[in-house]
Amino acid sequence: MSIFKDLLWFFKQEKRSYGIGIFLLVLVALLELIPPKVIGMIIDQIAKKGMDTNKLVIFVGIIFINGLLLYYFRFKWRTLIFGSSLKLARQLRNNLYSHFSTMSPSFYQKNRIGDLMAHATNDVQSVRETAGAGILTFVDSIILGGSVLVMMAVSISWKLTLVSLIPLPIMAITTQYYGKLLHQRFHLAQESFSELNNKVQESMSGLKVIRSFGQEKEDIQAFRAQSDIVVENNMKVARVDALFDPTIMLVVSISYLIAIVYGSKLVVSDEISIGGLISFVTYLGILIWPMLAIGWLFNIVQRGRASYDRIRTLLAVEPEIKNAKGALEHLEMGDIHYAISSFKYNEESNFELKNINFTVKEGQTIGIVGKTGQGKTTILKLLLREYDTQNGGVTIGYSNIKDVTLNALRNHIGYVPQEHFLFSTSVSENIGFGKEDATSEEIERAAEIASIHDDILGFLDGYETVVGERGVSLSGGQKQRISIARSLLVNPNILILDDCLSAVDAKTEEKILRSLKEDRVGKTTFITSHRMSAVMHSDLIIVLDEGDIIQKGTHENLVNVEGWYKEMFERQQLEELVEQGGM
Ligand SMILES: Nc1ncnc2c1ncn2[C@@H]1O[C@H](COP(=O)(O)OP(=O)(O)OP(=O)(O)O)[C@@H](O)[C@H]1O
Repeated sequence: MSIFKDLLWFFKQEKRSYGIGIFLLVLVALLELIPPKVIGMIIDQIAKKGMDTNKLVIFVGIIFINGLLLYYFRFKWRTLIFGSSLKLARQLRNNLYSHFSTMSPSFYQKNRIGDLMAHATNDVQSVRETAGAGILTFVDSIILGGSVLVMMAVSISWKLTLVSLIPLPIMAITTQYYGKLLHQRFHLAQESFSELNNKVQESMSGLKVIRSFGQEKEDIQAFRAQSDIVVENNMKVARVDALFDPTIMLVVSISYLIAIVYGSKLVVSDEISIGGLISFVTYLGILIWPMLAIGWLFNIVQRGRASYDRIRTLLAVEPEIKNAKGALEHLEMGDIHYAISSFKYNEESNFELKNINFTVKEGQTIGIVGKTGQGKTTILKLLLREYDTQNGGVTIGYSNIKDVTLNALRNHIGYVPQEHFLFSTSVSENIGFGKEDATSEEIERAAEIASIHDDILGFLDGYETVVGERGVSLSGGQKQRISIARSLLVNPNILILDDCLSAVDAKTEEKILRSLKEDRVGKTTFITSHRMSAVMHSDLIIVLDEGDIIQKGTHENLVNVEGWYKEMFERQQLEELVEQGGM
């Protein structure tokens, strides 16, 4: 029951609804005690031949009014308690979502999206049930069950009550055992559901790859296998679930039997009246629900416990990158200075950046080149503070980037990643994403600089064309250019183009770079690329090899010395010539 203690913060927050709701639940429990008593009195009056019309009208009137009150109070507590539990679900979902959005990339390497979605749906649902049906079963099993027992013992016969309830401990022991079993099985069922979610998420996003490799059949089979595991695990839960009610009914039936046999003996020996025995048996009937409620309560609480623990564990994960204490809200732009003696993603990582020292003056363009996997993107991730450096750091103007808030830092940066992402909305909304009040002229201008304006005009609905799964399919190069336009629109002080021109042809690349140069006068730009043509006009070029800067300088410097840059530049020029010659 510790889950109720853990949810106390919520019950306090919703104290009015829960206070009135529980009060009404108690009232309902007490009102439910009246009809059996009245029925017993009617029977006794009939047995004594003392019943007349007046008395009958009064008895029936009491039962009728009681019924109406029960009707209204039951409706009211349901809306109050179940209604509040929906608010808990909303709050947990919102907390999870906000928390997920503050997490660093490493969190998403450890946790899969499907898993996280399962937490935000199934687990939240189980906790909601605890705050709704859990409270109902808790109050009903204690208040209704307790008051029926008191009524049976005090107003009819404590002897008959004690004897009839002999089978109760059997129920307590078995339901507790079932509860434990349920906890384990429920955990497994939730895990397999998470796996299924992961499978769906991965297959849907990798559908093109699956199709191109002709793996649809295998994928469907893998899905079915996982789906079978989910069913199997849920069947195991259902089997334990299904044991609760029959066990309770069996116990109650034995109680009935004892009550009738022993109760008849008490009637014969005149210790209780015949009306008393009938009231007693009716009370036993009412007792079925509180007993079922105890079973349910165990069940709901076990699920709620497991789910709430999982949600809490997730919420307790601290973002690896967060604002330092007293971090400044404002960052003054200036030169960007890298002074990193070493950086590793983690202890196990073989890759290491070493002695990364260079300065980009405000307004300059820097090109970072090198073979694949040499650390180009890593250098950019450190500027964005996706990861923090352990030895050395990056300063902008006079501030170390760790001394300002993440917001203050990232507000200066426009990042076009290698893996571009477009939302399933219109082209214009995709470009305008970072600037709420962007005018259509501004959007079009950004698109022109990114050399995508003409393509967009060729789409069926122009700038209103919906892209993504529900809309038009774009080429890799078009997506890249829309991503570039999105970043250009916010006119950031620092623009990062992370190998994002790889899917456009050399001519378009040249056009984009020329427009960029005009547009970004006085602003800093980072360009990483495999193509020397993308960086040759930069003010500074660095060449990376296995995390080390092996060459540094301008294009003119670098093409005049023997080295990787010169070799690659000449080779790529030759390739271009061959391509043009071949056309
Ligand atoms: N999150 C990460 N955790 C651990 N290692 C990583 C992580 N991201 C990248 N690496 C490793 O760091 C090295 C440098 O990667 P990085 O992406 O910086 O290279 P790159 O030069 O940008 O390559 P490419 O040109 O292919 O984009 C690679 O060996 C890569 O495997």
